[in-house]
Amino acid sequence: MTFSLSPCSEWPRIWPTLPVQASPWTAQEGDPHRWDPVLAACQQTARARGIPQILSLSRSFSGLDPLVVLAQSLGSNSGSGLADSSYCYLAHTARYGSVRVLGLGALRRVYLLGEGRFQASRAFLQELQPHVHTEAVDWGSRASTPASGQEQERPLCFSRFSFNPERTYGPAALLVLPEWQIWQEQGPRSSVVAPVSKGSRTVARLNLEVRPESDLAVLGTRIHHFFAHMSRLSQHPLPRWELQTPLQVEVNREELLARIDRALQAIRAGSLEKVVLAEAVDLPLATPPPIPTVLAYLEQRYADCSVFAFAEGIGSREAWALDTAAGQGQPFSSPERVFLGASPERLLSVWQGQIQIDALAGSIARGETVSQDQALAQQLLQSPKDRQEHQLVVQSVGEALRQVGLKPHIPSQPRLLQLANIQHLQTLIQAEMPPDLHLFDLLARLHPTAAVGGYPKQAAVDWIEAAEPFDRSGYAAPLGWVDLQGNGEFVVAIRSALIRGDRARLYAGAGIVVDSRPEQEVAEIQLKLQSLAQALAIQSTLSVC
Ligand SMILES: C=C(O[C@@H]1C=C(C(=O)O)C=C[C@H]1O)C(=O)O
Repeated sequence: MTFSLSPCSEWPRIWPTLPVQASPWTAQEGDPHRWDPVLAACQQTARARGIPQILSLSRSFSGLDPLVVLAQSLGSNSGSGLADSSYCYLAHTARYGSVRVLGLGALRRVYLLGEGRFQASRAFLQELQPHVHTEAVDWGSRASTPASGQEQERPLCFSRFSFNPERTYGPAALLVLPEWQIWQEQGPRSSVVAPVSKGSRTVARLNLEVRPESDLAVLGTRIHHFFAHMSRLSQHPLPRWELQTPLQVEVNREELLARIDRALQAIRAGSLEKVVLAEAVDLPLATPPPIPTVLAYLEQRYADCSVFAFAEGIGSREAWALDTAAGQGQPFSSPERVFLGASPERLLSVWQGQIQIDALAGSIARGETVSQDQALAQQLLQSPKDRQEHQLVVQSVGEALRQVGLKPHIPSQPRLLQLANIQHLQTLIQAEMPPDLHLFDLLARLHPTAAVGGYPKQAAVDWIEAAEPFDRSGYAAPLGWVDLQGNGEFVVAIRSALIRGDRARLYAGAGIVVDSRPEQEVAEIQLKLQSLAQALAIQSTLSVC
């Protein structure tokens, strides 16, 4: 994908580039007793405070790929040492600098219900923070204080929300502090099919609970096994794939057209300016898709999107309780239940006091030839209907930021964002983050933006709730990670699918404004869904187990 009218070099890179500093696995690291002093200190704190502490140890590796770690963990039951099979993955590739993060297992996990979910998420982090102790164990010797500002030194919590806090199956929010965290940062553009380039740096992190009564020898051995395992995996190649012919996705045209018509009536009657309609399609798959390979494919095909996956593992009693309460036959925590996708829309990034938000709306197909593509791009940039649809998103984000006293910088014209299958209008909105505001406070204000809800916000959300014949669940909701200081990255989880074994539910939508043409909106939704179906038809050609 290219920014034909707005080169990506103009985009600010908010993540600092790190030098490659990986060391080989040394004999000294092979000694499990080397962890005794740090474990003992942590246990002393646990005893003094009467509460388990979390020790978070990191080490850098060259050539270690997060998707290799994921593929290996999913493919083997032997000796990963993880207590549960949940995982979270978020990769930004070309557009924001390449950062790919994987969390495996759940050392702490919280499910939240209802309207107060963002505040409760903030409270969860604040409660956790004083009990997490970080140690960088790189370069053969231990550095007891992590260098500040190096993001790989930070343990992250992964989080996903439902679109609607009340009317949803499953939790309104889920936060996970993983047991394992793999952070990889690369130079600007890279192919994830090729082996990880020399310029990449990966930091593997182990989060470990140290209780007043823990057996420190057992914990020392676990640490040793983790880093030795990572060292072995850094030699593995990435999954490769073969494209299979996907099933044809069939939307319920008549129902969708009727819904668009009702939306247009509401807009003409003046109760709404914009509403985003979505469709969910259930698709049987030939085989359960190889998730790490699907993610690798999505990263390559949609290099300017954020590729994500969130899988709730087995073993959570809260999840069971929620399932039972919702009257669902299947456990919510079924290991096959994976929510994944490739979203072009970054909802919120907060890094060292800087806020970045993508306003994205207004779409047109890609052309078959260069000249046709350019003609379509011009048509989109000059389309009053798409400009209005886009402007409402910019306006709603601007209003949300001003409501909390921020002064957003908003460019006067949108740019063109060209993805492999579609092109959009896009505006990057920036602001400074005041110290008393938390990322979750902003998410509460922003979600849902007019890109996935509508305008005015509450009227659109109510209209969707009354009209949409399915639960959006995590579709079009915030998904991302946050560190204990409140820096983080969240995307809007659109163009997504919920997979359970060999069944998938695919979600996509389109914004409706007064000049929308119903047939075109249906075609746009169909195109987005078909692209997802293609990704799920991937077959692995190389096993990494
Ligand atoms: C709602 C979705 O996308 C949104 C709708 C768009 C549009 O209608 O032009 C464009 C980008 C997103 O704001 C989706 O892809 O599911």
